[in-house]
Amino acid sequence: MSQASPSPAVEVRDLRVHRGGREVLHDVSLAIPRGSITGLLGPSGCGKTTLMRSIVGTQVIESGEVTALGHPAGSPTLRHLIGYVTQAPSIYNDISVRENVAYFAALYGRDRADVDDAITAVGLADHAQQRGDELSGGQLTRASLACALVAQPELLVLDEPTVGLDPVLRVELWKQFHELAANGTTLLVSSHVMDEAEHCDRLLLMRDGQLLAQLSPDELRAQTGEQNLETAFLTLITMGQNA
Ligand SMILES: Nc1ncnc2c1ncn2[C@@H]1O[C@H](COP(=O)(O)OP(=O)(O)OP(=O)(O)O)[C@@H](O)[C@H]1O
Repeated sequence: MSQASPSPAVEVRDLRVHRGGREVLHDVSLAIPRGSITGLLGPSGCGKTTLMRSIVGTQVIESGEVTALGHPAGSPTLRHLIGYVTQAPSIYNDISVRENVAYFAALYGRDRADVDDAITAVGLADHAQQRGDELSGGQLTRASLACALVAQPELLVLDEPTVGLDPVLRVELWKQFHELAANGTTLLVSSHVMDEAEHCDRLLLMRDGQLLAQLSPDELRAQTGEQNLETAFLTLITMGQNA
C-alpha cells in the first residue's frame, strides 16, 4: 500500500504583503518540504525577510494563506515548534553566552547537555563565559543561533545566519544545518550570496517581491544550462524577461 506523502512544513498561497504603503510581496505561493534545507535567495530588498516574517507569524499580511507545520502562521501552537533567528542578533548583553542559552533551554524544557551541545554547535565553547556585550558581531550572531538551536524546533528559520562569519565557521555551520535536517528539522535559510545555494536541497529564488522559481540547485543548472549558480540565477532572470 502506498503511503500518503507528508504535508509540507510550510505552505504559502497567493501571499501579498504591504510595507511602508506599498506592496512588497506579490502573490507568492510556495511549499517547503519537511526535513530539508531550503535556501531563500535574492538581492537585497527583494522581500526575503518579509517572507520569513510571514511564515513565523510576525508580519501583518494583506491577503493569502500561510501554513506552518499544519497550523496557520502565528498560531500559539507554533510558538514552541518554530525557531526564528533575525538578522539583528538578539541576546541579553549583561549575562554570559551560557546563561543566555540556559535561559532559552529552561523555557523549552531542555537540559544542561542540550545547552553544551548548542554552544558547541555554533563554535562558542571557548567563549561561553563571555557576556553579550563582550562578543564580536559574528559571535553575537552565533550566540543567537545557539539560543534557537537549544529549543530543538521542528522548523528553523534563519535570516542570513552566515553573514560576517569566516569561511571555516561557515562550513561548520552548514555541516550543522545538514545534521539537523538529517534528524528531521526543516530549515529555511536566507542569503543574498548565491554560493550558499550549493548547500541547499531546494532553492526559492526571489526578485522584486516575486518568487521566480522553486527548484533544486541541479534543476536550476539544467533549466539554464549554466553550471555556476550565480550565473544560472542571472540567466533565469533574463529568461523571465524575454518570455
Ligand atoms: N519596516 C519597514 N517599513 C517599510 N518598508 C519596509 C520595512 N521593512 C522593509 N521594507 C521594504 O520592504 C521590501 C522588502 O524588504 P525585506 O527586508 O523583506 O528585503 P530582504 O530581501 O530581506 O533584504 P535584505 O537582504 O537587504 O535584508 C524592501 O523594499 C524594503 O524597503
